Amino acid sequence: MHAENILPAPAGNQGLPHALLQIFLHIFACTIVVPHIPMATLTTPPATLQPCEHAARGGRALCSPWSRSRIRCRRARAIRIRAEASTGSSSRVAVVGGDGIGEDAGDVIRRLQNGPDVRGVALEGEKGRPVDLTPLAVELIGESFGEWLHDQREAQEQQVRVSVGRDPRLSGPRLSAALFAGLASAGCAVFDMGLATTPACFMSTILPQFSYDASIMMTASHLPYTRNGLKFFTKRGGLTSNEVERICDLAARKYAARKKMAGGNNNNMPPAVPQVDLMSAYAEHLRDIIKERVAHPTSYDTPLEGFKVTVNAGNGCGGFFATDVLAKLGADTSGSLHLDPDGTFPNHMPNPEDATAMSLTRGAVLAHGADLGVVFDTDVDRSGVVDSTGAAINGDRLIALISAIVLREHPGTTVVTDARAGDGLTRFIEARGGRHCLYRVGYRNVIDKGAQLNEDGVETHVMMETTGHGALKENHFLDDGAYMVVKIVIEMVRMRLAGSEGGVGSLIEDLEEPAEAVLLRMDIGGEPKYAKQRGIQAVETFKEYIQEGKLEGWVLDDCGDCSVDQGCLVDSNDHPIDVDAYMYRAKFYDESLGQVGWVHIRQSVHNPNIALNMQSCIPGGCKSMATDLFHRFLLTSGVNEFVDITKVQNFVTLDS
Ligand SMILES: O=P(O)(O)OC[C@H]1O[C@H](O)[C@H](O)[C@@H](O)[C@@H]1O
Repeated sequence: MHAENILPAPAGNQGLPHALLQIFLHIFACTIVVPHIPMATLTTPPATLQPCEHAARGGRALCSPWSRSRIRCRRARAIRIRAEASTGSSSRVAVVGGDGIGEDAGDVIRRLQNGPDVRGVALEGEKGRPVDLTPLAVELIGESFGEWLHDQREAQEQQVRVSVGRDPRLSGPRLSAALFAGLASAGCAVFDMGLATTPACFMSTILPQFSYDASIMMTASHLPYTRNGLKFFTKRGGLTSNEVERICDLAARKYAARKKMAGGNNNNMPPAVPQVDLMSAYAEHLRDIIKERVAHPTSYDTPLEGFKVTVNAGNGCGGFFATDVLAKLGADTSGSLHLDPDGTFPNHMPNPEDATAMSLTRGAVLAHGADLGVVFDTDVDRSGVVDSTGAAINGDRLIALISAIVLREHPGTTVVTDARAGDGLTRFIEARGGRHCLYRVGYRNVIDKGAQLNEDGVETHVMMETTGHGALKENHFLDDGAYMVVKIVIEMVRMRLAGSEGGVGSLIEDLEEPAEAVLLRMDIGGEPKYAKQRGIQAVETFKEYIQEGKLEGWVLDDCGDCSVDQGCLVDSNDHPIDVDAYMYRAKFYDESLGQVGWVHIRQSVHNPNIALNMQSCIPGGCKSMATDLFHRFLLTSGVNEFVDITKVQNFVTLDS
C-alpha cells in the first residue's frame, strides 16, 4: 500500500466516535505533562533551536521498548528550545511576496537554497507562490559561485572555466542568460552545453576533452514546470549544503543594492558564450563502458543486438540514452516513450517514483516484449527500471538490484541508503554478505556518508537513496541515473551470455517487501520564513517526547555512532553544522504483536511540510502507528497548533 496525499477526506463521521475521542483526550490530558511550547500565533516568530554539546558516548544501546532507559539516544545532541521573541530575526523587516527590499531583503535569495541545490519558482502559475527564482537572483548566485570558485583556487593565473547545462524547462533560456552574465562578471570563462543531464555536467569537469573547473546544471528535477533550480559541481563532485549556503549568502548580501540599481530588471546584455557539444562525448563515454565491460565475444561494438529496451524520458533530458547509447550499441529501442524534450512535460513528470511514468513504461515493455524498460527523471540523476515481466524496479527494489550486482564485484561492501529503506532491504544486503548503513534523507547526505565511510576505512561502493539517486564509488561518487542503467544493462547481457533464462528481476526475487508503506505530509502553517524553524520544532518535539518516556512503545532508532559491523546505522542528527533538515526514525512496539513497524519524520527539503513515512510488516500496522501518534503526540504536544494534521486524521479515520 502506498499513499501520499491521496487519502480521501472522511465522508461524514467515519472516525473514532466523538465520545471515544473525548475519553482518549481526557485520559491523556490527565496522564501526560504537556510541555509548554511557545507558539502563540502563527504570525509570531517561532522558537529556535540551540545545539548543545553531544551527550557522552557510550556502548551500543540495547533498548527495551518498555523502559525509559531503553528509550535513550546514546549520542543524540541535546537541543534546547528557547523563544526568540527578542532576537534579531524577529525584529527583521518582513519580506512580502518575496520581493521586499529592507534589512533582510536578501532572505529571498537565502530561501532559494534547498539542501545542496537552489530551487525556486521561475514562472507564474502556482497558486500562492510568487516567482522568486528571478533572472536577478540567478545572476547574483552565478556571480557568487564564480567568486567562490576563485577563492577556492590556489593559483590564480588562469581563468576559471565553468560549463552550464540545462533541462528543457521554458524558463531555462532566459535564466541561462542571467547565469552566463553572473559568471562572466565574476571573471569566469563560460561554456554553454545547452540541453544536458546533471551527471553529464559533472563529467564535463572530468572528461579530458572538456576538463572544466566547474559546472552548473539548471534544473528543478521532477518538480512542476513552473520551477527551476541550480546544481553545482567542481571536479571534487557536487557542492555540499554548507557550500551552497555560503554562495547564497554572498548573493543575498548583494541583492538589495543590485535590485535598486537594476530597477528590478536584468538590464545587462548577456555575454557571448561559446556552445559546446558535451552530450555526444558523454554518450560515447557510456557506450565505451558497456562495450568494454561486456566484451562481447562476437559483437564487441554492438553487444545489445537482439535486446529490446524501452526508454521513457518523460520529455526530460534522458532521450539521448535511447538514441545515442542503446540504439548505437545495437538495441531495438522502438517502444520508447516521450524521448523529445518538452519543458511543459505534457505526459507526466519525468520521475521513477511517479506511478504514471512507471505504469506507462510497464505497458510499453509488455506491448513490445522488451527485455527492459528504463525511466529517467528530468535531469537523469535518477532512474528506475521495469523488468521483462513488467515488474517495476524502483525505490528499495532498485537499491537491491544494484546491491546484488555490486556485492558480487565487491564482496562484503557496505551499502548506504536513506533511513526510509525497508527492513527487508537490510536482510537482502546482509544475506549477500554486505552491510547496510541507514542514513539521513537527501541524496547529498547519503553520498557524503559513503565517501566518509570510505575515508574511515569502511569499504563502501554503493550509496543510494530510495528516491532513485544512486552513486557508486567506481563512478566518482556521482549520482547518475544513466550510469545505474548502464550497470543493469551490462548485467542483463552477461546473464544472457551465461545462459540465464531470467531477466534482471530474477536477481531480487528474495527481496521481502513491507506489508504497508505510507507517506503522509503535514503542511506547516504560518509565514513561510518561519516554516523551517517550526518544522525543526515539530520534529525535535517528537524526539523529546520519546526520550522523555511520554510515548510508551516508541523507540528511537538512535544507533548514530555504532560501527557498521554491528549492522544498521541510523544517524541521529549528530553533526549540527551539517544538518540540512531534521529527521528521526522510531520503531513502534505493541505488547502483543511485538514490532509493528517504524515511522520516519522529517522536514521536507522543498516545501513547508513535515513528511511522515511509515512502514509495517503487519496489515493495518501503519494505521495503528498513525493512530497512536495522532492521539498521543500530535494532539497533545501542541504541534497541531502550527502543523496541519488533517491528512493524518483522515488516514486514521479512513475505513480500511
Ligand atoms: O523533502 P521532499 O520534498 O520529500 O524531497 C526530498 C528529496 O528532494 C530531492 O528530490 C532530493 O534530490 C532528494 O534527495 C530528496 O530525498
